[in-house]
Amino acid sequence: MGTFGGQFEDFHADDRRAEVIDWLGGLLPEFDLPLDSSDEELREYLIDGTALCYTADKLMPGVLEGVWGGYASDHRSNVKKFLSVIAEMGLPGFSVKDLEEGSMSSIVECLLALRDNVSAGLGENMSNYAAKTPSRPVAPVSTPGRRSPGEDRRRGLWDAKSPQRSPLLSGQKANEVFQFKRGQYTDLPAAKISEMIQSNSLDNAPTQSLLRVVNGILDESIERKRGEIPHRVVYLLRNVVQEIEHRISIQAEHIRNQNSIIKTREDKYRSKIKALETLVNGTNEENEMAINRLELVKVVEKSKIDERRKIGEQDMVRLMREKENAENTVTNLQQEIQVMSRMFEEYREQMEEKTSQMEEHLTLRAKEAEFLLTQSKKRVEEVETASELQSQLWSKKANTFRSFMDNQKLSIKDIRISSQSIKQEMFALQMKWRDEISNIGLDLKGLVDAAENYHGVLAENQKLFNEVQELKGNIRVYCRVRPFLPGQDGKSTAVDYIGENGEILISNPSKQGKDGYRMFKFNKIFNTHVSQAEVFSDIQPLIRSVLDGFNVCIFAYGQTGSGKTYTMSGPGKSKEDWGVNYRALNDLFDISLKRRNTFSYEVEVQMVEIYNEQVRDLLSNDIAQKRLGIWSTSQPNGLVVPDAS
Ligand SMILES: Nc1ncnc2c1ncn2[C@@H]1O[C@H](COP(=O)(O)OP(=O)(O)OP(=O)(O)O)[C@@H](O)[C@H]1O
Repeated sequence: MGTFGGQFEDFHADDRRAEVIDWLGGLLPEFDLPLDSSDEELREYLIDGTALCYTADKLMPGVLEGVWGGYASDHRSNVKKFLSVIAEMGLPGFSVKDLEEGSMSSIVECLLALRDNVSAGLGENMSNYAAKTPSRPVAPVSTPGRRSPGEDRRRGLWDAKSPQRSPLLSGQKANEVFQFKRGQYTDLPAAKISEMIQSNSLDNAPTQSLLRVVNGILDESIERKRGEIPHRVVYLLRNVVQEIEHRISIQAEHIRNQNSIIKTREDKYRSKIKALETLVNGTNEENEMAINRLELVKVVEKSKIDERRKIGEQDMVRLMREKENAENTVTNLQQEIQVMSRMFEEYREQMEEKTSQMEEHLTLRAKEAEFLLTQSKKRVEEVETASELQSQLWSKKANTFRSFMDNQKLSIKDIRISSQSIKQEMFALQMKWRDEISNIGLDLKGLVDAAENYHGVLAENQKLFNEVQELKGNIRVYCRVRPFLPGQDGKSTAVDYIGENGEILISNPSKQGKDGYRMFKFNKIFNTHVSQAEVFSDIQPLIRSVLDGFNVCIFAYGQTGSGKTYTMSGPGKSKEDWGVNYRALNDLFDISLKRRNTFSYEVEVQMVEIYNEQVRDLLSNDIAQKRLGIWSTSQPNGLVVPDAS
């Protein structure tokens, strides 16, 4: 399938060929090739060179004069003659070989260049060429007078065979006729003018020359002002003008023909362009699809190739590694083999050495064994002798043992009898123990009964205990005397005497006589040396009565620094320093722990301070605590601080 450019070139070549065929058809009567003839058909027509020579001769009569004495039978020499004319005109030629078997485009272009050259010059060049070559006698034609433009076209631009053209005035002479200077036309003799008119010099003259003639005659007539032009000059003028008109009409006809050809070609081109556009559109779509498919295939193939390449590379790397490993393994194995063989050699040598040593050793051992064998034989003999003696000894011993056994059997009999008596004794003991155990059971039962009555007894005890407390007094007042603090003068004590039954005599140095002493009586006086534990031991029974449902209140009273905090809380955290509060709680927890199988107690503690008639919660972390109130309840002795922690 050719390209668009190739197709266009083909169309162009066809058109150019058709142009040549059309032109030759108009120029040569025997040329009857159809316009759509092929290169080969045109080649066949032109190959003998005669058509080419006829064309040149028709366009430029006499141009082949001198070099062309008639159409040669040798086609190559005809073609060469034509080519020599073309070369002389300076037009592009062609090679004979091209005409014989090569491309026809150079021949077509040569002929079209000849046509264009001739049309542009309207015969000027041709006349020049014709003038350079001697005129050739031509055969007369049957049709005399002026030709019609159509006839001219069919017969060629210039009919060299016209009877009116004198061969005498052709060429150099005709040229001379149109080279007069100004003022010469009116003075031309009549004979000269008629010779000019009758000859073919008008036909052969270039159009420029003809126009110069007309202008010259008109200028001369204007210069003379009389307007009188000789009749013969007028005749010449009319002929010249006729010739010019004739040429113009030929040109017009030629242009019309060219136009119609161009229009036909244009239509043809348009249809061809449409066909090509359709073809191109179809091709474009197909091309697009094909390109897309190709791209897809390219991508897939590329990815496959990449994948295969990658796998190949990985295989290569793996194989290289395996190869390296294998080589390493082989090297290792070779080294191991070498080491092993070395070791084996050493081992073999050692073994050989050991074998020889062993052989020696075995020889020695064999000798020793032989020696020992003889020795042992001797020993066996000795042992046999000794064993005989031993067996005799054993038989003696066996007899002794038998007698011993008999004695033993007798003893066992005695033991059996004594064990019988022991058994009887054991039985009697068992009976005795059984009685005792049953007695213990009875005792235990009594104990269980006593335990069952324990709570009752306990309650009775408590009742009695509380009664004792009550007898001691529901309100008891103790006095504790604080020792002097470091730095205080111990001699200035006011305590004069402390009695056994709670009496204390206080002296007042500011008063004299009887008023200087005062006796106070308490339930008990604790002197300065009395410990915290001793103070608590007197309070403890009161606290325990709480567990039996009694309300107890213990408080310390005294002036500042007299030892209230010391007595109630204690000076430190050690157990000895504990005051009444700690000891009371500790005692309550101890008792509740001991009685946990019997009773369950709940202990709650509140700690408040009453200072300046304000109650403060000592267990609260809240600094800005609200004011606490002391409330009396309906319960006996009930005073509570409900908002305290
Ligand atoms: N029995 C005692 N033995 C030794 N030192 C004591 C004794 N009683 C009190 N003190 C000491 O006396 C000082 C005053 O005691 P404490 O602070 O208990 O007095 P207070 O009555 O609570 O005073 P306040 O009313 O100002 O709080 C403390 O240094 C304390 O250690």
